[in-house]
Amino acid sequence: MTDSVFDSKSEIIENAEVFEEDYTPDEILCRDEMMNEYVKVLRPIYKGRPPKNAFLYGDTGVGKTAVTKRLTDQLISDIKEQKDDHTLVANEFSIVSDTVVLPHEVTEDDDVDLTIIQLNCQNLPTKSDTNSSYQVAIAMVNEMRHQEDKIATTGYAPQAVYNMLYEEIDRVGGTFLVILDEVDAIGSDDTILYELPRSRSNGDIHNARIGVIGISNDYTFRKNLSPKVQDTLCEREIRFPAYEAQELGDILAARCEVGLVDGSYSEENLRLASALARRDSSGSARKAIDIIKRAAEIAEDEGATELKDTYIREAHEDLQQGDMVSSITHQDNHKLIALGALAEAERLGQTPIRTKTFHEAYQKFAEGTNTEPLTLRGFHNHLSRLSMFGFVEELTNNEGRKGGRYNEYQFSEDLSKETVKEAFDTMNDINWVTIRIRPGAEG
Ligand SMILES: Nc1ncnc2c1ncn2[C@@H]1O[C@H](COP(=O)(O)OP(=O)(O)OP(=O)(O)O)[C@@H](O)[C@H]1O
Repeated sequence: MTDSVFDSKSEIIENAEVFEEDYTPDEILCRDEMMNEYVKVLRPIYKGRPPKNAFLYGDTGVGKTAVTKRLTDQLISDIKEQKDDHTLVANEFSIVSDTVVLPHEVTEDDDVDLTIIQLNCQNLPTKSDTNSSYQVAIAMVNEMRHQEDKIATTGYAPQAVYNMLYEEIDRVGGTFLVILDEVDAIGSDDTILYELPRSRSNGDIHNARIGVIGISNDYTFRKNLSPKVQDTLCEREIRFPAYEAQELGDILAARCEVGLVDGSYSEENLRLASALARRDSSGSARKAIDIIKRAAEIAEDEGATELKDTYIREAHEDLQQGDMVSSITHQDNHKLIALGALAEAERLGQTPIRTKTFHEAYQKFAEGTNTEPLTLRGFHNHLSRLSMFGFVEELTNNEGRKGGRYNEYQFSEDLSKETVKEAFDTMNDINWVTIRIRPGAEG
C-alpha cells in the first residue's frame, strides 16, 4: 500500500465523474412533460419528415441541456435501430473548442440522414452584438470542414460566409438539427435564426432540410427577437420551470446513489442541500449537485467517512462566495470602482460611509484606474443599483432638525472587502487602488 500525501484518510466519493458538468445521468427525473413536448419536436426527424424548429427556455440548471442531450442521443440510436439493415457510416468531424458535434449518421436511405450540430453561442470568438450571427455561421462551416479547410473568424463578407455554409450543408445533405445553446448571446443580430430555417424555401440549399433549436435562460431575448424569427424559431416553445426542493432531492438521491459510497450520506443531508439550492438559485439542479460534491470533498479532507450537515453548509458558503466573485466581475467599471472604494473605506474603518465621502473615495479609486469618474449624481445611480443587486446595504439615518436625513453605505451581509479584492484579482483590465479617505467630507 502506498503512503501518499495526496491520499485522503477517507473516501466518500466513489465515482467523481457523476458530479461533473458533462455527465449525462442514466435517468432524467421530473421532466416528463417537457420531454413529451420535446419528443413531438424531434419526431418528424425520426420519421424522415422535415424537421421542426423550437425554442427552449428556463433558468440556469433546470435540465435544458441534459434533456436535449438525452433525447438527441436517443434519436440517433433509434434511427440506427430503425435502419439497422442499412449501412451506417460515422462521418468524423473535428471538434472545435466548446462545441460538440454528434456523429453524422449517413444511411443508405436518404430520408433519415441526420447531422446534429450543437454550438454554445456564449463561447463563440466575439461577444460583439453586431456580428454574432456571423460567428455562428463561421462556427458551423468549420464544424463541417476538415482542419486544413477551416476558415478564419474574421475577414469575410457576411454573404460569403452564408454561401460557404449553404455549400457545406448541401454537400453533406440530409436532415440537419442545429442546436444553439445560450442563443441569447448572439445579441441583436438574429439573422442566422431566420436564414437557417428558411434557407431551403429561399432556394439557398437543395439537398438538406434544417431544424433549429434555440436554448436560452434569458426571457427578454425571445420577446426582442424580430417578428419573422419569432414566427419560425418559436414554432414550438418549451418552458422548463425551476425545480421544487423535493424534485432537487430526487435528482440528488439518484446522483449520489452512483457517485457516493453507500451509507456515507443521509436523506437529511440531501434535503438540506436541496433546500439551500432551492433558496438561492431558484431551483437549479446544478447548484444542488455542486453543493453535495463540494461537501463530500470537504468531508474527505477532514478524514470523515460520512457527510454532515455542517459540511453541506460550509460547501454552500464556499459556493456562494464563488458566485459572488463571479457576479462582481460582471459589473461595469463604475460599479466595480464603487465596490473597490467601499472595500478601502472598510479597511480604513470608515464604514458605514456617507454618500459624499463615499463619492470622494470613489473618485480617488477611479483616478488610480485611469477612469473618468462620474459626478455625484451619476455615482448615486450606480449605488442604487449596487444596493438593488444586494452587494451594498443602504442605511437611512434621520437626525431630525439637527442633522437631517442622510444615507450611509456598507457591504451587505453576503459581501466582504476580501471578496471584492478577490474579484479584482481575477480581472486583468482593472487594477486595485490603495486610497486615503478624509473623514467627514459631508461637512
Ligand atoms: N431532471 C434531471 N435529472 C437529472 N439530472 C439533472 C436534471 N436536470 C438537470 N440535471 C443535472 O443538473 C445539471 C445542470 O443541468 P443542465 O445543464 O441541463 O441545465 P440547463 O438548464 O441547461 O442550464 P444552463 O441554462 O445554465 O445551461 C447537469 O449536471 C444535469 O445533468
